[in-house]
Amino acid sequence: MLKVTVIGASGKVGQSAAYAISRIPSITEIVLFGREGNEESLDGLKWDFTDAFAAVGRRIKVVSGADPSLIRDSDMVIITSGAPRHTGQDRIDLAKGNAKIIANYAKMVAENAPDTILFVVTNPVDIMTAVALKYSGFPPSRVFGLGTHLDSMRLKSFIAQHFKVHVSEVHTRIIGEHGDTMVPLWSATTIGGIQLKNLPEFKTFTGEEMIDWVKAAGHYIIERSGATIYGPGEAIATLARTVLGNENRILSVTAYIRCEVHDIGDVCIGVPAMLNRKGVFPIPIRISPEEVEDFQASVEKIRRVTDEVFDYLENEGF
Ligand SMILES: NC(=O)c1ccc[n+]([C@@H]2O[C@H](COP(=O)([O-])OP(=O)(O)OC[C@H]3O[C@@H](n4cnc5c(N)ncnc54)[C@H](O)[C@@H]3O)[C@@H](O)[C@H]2O)c1
Ligand SMILES: O=C(O)C[C@H](O)C(=O)O
Repeated sequence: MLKVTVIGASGKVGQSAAYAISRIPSITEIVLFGREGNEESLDGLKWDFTDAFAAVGRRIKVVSGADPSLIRDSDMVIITSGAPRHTGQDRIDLAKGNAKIIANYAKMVAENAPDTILFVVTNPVDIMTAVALKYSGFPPSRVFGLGTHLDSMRLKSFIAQHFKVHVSEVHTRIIGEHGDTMVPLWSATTIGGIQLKNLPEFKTFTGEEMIDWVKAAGHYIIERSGATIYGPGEAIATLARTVLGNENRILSVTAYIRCEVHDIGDVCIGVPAMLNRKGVFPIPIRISPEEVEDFQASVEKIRRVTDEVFDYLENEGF
């Protein structure tokens, strides 16, 4: 008996996430939430979902609207509201504009669903997670972002293709910014438990090229089809299922770290974290010296922009 609210459900990612989440068996109620003025389109979406659930024989309550009381008692609130980037833009370019939206929604969530787990998708996701953490006043374990989970899945898929194995055999992760300074953890990458360098296909493996592809993936898709929709939707549903299903899996999400990665901390950024019904808990890791150096650079970039955004919000009266 679980209730999940998607804020920004009239948007492309909000819609696909809400639909992907509806396949989690324990979810019994979904709230399609949006800003005032969007009630009609959210109502249309509600009835479309209702038809879909009837077609697959699924009993699930769908509610829609813009009234904050709708989100009460949500077990999880997912925020996807905000501007997406367009061709030629960096995710960071969205920071100040989207920060206002996230700060307002974080306060609204804290007032109406004080015990919920808050899951941020809006870009730039690492900075928006920091904004949500600050303005909700929630403990760090109950605020997290999609982070480098989608990037890690993109890398996993490229590695699986190169080594000609099922994607589930590949264990890899990317940490750091969901953006240009992301850091692949080759030291933690294996196929079926075997280090890549011990496999014959390693001779023709070009890790750096793959990472360039992962970094460019969002931009590539946006340029061609307008938006990334189904990749994020499924990635969001996986994280929601992992948390709400108390699965204790270790996935790469944006979380507030204190000192878990070689004593680097006090920032919201992509790191491996344990996900369960209580929320998100970064796990202490040791990585190679080169990876530490790259992670430190990523942290410095995210810290700098986060500080700029916090100053901006304060000047704007938040
Ligand atoms: N973290 C990730 O991996 C990831 C993946 C995909 C998309 N995103 C981000 O998710 C966000 C949404 O993307 P999309 O493709 O669904 O965009 P979209 O334009 O289709 O939808 C935007 C949604 O935000 C709402 N919105 C816009 N301005 C608002 C405001 N001022 N106040 C309240 N609501 C407002 C709209 O009503 C709509 O529901 C973007 O920031 C995008 O970059 C993140
Ligand atoms: O690239 C984007 O702007 C959307 C999202 O962050 C993605 O990686 O798909």
